[in-house]
Amino acid sequence: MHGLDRVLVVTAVEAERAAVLRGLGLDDGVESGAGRAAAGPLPVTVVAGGVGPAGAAAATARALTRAECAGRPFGAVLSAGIGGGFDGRAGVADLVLGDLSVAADLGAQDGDDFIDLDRLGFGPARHPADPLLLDRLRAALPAAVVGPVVTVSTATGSAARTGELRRRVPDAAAEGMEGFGVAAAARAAGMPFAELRAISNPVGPRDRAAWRIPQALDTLRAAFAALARPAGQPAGRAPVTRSWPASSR
Ligand SMILES: O=C(O)c1cccc(C(=O)CC[C@H]2O[C@@H](n3cnc4c(=O)[nH]cnc43)[C@H](O)[C@@H]2O)c1
Repeated sequence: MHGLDRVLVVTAVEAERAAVLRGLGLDDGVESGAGRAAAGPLPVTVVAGGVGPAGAAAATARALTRAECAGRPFGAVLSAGIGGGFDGRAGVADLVLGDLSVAADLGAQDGDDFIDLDRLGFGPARHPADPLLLDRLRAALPAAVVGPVVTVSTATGSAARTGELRRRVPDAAAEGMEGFGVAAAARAAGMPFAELRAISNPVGPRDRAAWRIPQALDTLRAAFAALARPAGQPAGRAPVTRSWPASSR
């Protein structure tokens, strides 16, 4: 069925990439030149493209183009990593499945008013997740919080900024720095896209001591383990080795 024969997963950093690979039960892979890529028994490639939307978009576009030139195009793209959670929507170690990836600080400031790409006429500022891909991810990850994920170039570190983002995207569940970039590259290539964020910290005043990166990485690992498991199979059994997400077949 459309989109899920070969999946490109784009993380920001190596620790996230390693967590995804652990979840999928894949061995570490080979140098790809655009971050490190892994291809194993599952039709999945995992690339660490760097922090921020520009690096993420560049790494995604490169991986998609290389695959297309090799005659093995991807069928779907996932942006995956740790992220901040908005109070009341997602807490530390929760998993957020983005139904919308929003460029929340890309635009123009006019006094107190933020004008996003859509209002400037340079849109889109929001990339919705592919509905079929989202359905499959929801089915495999029933505990995930589903909602918009905002992409920012500067991680939020104050109550005032948190309030601004809430006004821009009232139902935002999570904040990250790559999703919109990955989404833009996927959309340019006509690929189904979705975003997953494992929550490492609350969005709010900067409190580095409150970040729980190991827990978030374990949430990320568990999410990809669930995606690799056939529908109905409980955790703890051997991962499937033929298709991914397993629930799609
Ligand atoms: O503030 C620091 O000292 C600091 C140290 C290490 C890393 C950071 C980051 O901002 C990591 C950004 C990285 O992680 C994702 N992420 C995680 N939490 C958030 C967040 O609350 N807001 C935005 N991005 C977040 C992000 O996608 C990057 O890949 C800071």
